[in-house]
Amino acid sequence: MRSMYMGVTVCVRAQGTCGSTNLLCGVMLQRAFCMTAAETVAKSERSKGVRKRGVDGRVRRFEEIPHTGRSGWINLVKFWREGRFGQIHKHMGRTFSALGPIYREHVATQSSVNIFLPSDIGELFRSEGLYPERMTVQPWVTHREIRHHSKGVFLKNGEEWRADRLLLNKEVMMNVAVQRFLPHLDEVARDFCRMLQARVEKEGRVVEGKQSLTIEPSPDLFRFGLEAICHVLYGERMGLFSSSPSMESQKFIWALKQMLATTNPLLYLPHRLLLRVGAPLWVQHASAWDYIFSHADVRIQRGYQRQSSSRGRRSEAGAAGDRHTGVLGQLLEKGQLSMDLIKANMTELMVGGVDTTAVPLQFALFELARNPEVQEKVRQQVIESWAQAAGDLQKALQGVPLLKGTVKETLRLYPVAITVQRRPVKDVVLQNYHIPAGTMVQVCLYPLGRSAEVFDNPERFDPERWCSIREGGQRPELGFRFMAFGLGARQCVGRRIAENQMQLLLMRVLLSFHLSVQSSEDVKTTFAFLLQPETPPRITFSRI
Ligand code: HEM
Repeated sequence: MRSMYMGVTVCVRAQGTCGSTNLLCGVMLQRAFCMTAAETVAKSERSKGVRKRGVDGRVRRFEEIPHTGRSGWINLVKFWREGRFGQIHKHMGRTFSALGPIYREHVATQSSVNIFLPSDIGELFRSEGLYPERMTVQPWVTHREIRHHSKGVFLKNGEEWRADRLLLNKEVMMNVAVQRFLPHLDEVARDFCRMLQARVEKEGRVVEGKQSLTIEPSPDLFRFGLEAICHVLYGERMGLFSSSPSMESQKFIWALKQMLATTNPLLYLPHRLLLRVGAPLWVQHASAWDYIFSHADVRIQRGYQRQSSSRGRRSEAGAAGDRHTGVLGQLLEKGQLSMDLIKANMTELMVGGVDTTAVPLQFALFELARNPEVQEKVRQQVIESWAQAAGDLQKALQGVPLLKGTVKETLRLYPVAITVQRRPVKDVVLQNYHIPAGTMVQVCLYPLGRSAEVFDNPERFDPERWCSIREGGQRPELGFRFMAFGLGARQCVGRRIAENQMQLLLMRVLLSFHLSVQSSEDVKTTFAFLLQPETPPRITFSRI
């Protein structure tokens, strides 16, 4: 069932091309300027996707934007009672269906204007200014303050942010950096596949003539994420694919999960008060961060010592050392960031670099598994490109637009960060409402990715939609449709690492295994600071 309301069609469930049609969409609702909850809308104004000017042709006032209830605290109680925090991505979809393509929401102390249409996204990003500003994750800032740690690019703003960011871009975003880390990512992807092959051989059984194993790949993918990011950032292998991975790494993965899970409630609660009274929620959050920082500290100290000793050797021998020292080595070598700032930024890169790739990889494997025709098409392209590239990784990746489309399609349906936020630096008009400079505006990625106004057959997992090879199927005039990494100067600084890491892993997996699932039912999703499966999907890996 798909709900059409006011020209806004937002499907809040996806299905594969072979799955049953259980699309759950928003509710048909009536006119309303104000509502107390998305599901209980009384009235709303009928309009098309783009709101028309008011009757007198004027731009409407900010206060006239439909909203979900004036009291932030009443809304907080409702969110809590109805378990909406874990389903906030779907709540957004339902609210757009109910109120139209723009609404205001006030929960506890957080207020935002929410949008999802590409035309509005374009308008917003044209007003982000030289120092784009996101919503601040206040509990993280408080942790830095009480422990006297510096902030990295994720938490900084203004000129300070830009200075760090330009230096980091050189090490992780630019082409020369990509060329540097690509072989290291591939080495980890190859080892992951070898580990999986060995497991399939040992624990699997023959099904339809192929050695097969059905597993939940989630824990292995988290290990892959950590192994890959450590190799890129620190030039260190962690040995996570061995039969006895270190406790330290397992604990790091656990600390990341704990930190992310406790962030969500702390965003809405008075966390400074919780800190003062030593509430368990705050204690868990802070101790998870402490572990994450100490993990980074050990690696940075080691990297620093390695760098110093190799500098000594180099000056003795007069030769350049060619050992891979990772992003850390590059930053230390250049010496443009202080040790404190290196530590802050390396820690943030580590935090940004594990779950964000491990989770979409689960979804990507699941979607490929439940869409066998898509899987086969992507595999054929991978086989051809791999053969032609003759070991040149960059060439191999350039020849697989369908694989790139697979990653984009996965992030369209399962955007790991469900919103991108900006405070415009000048007044803007969105949907004919006046938005004053400095207002927090959120682009809601889950409703965007599942909107029939923006994507043809949004429920279909269709990597080809992103490829120029199939012309006419999409509407090229619509920019601002792929927003999973944000946009502009402040977009995800780990984007190149993440894209290449995911593409290389999928490439290696498709070359070695057929993927299948027993049930093509949708995977239920939950939001705990990142969008993730409620229960990690089980996938059958069959040797090719
Ligand atoms: C599929 C994987 C990933 C997704 C979908 C993702 C998504 C995002 C998004 C939406 C933002 C906010 C961008 C904006 O405001 O415009 C962001 C920022 C950031 N991401 Fe990622 N990310 C991913 C992987 C990574 C990785 C692998 C790293 C580290 C290596 C990383 C580190 C960061 C950092 C440090 C920022 C803050 C950048 C700044 O404010 O300048 N992310 N990411």
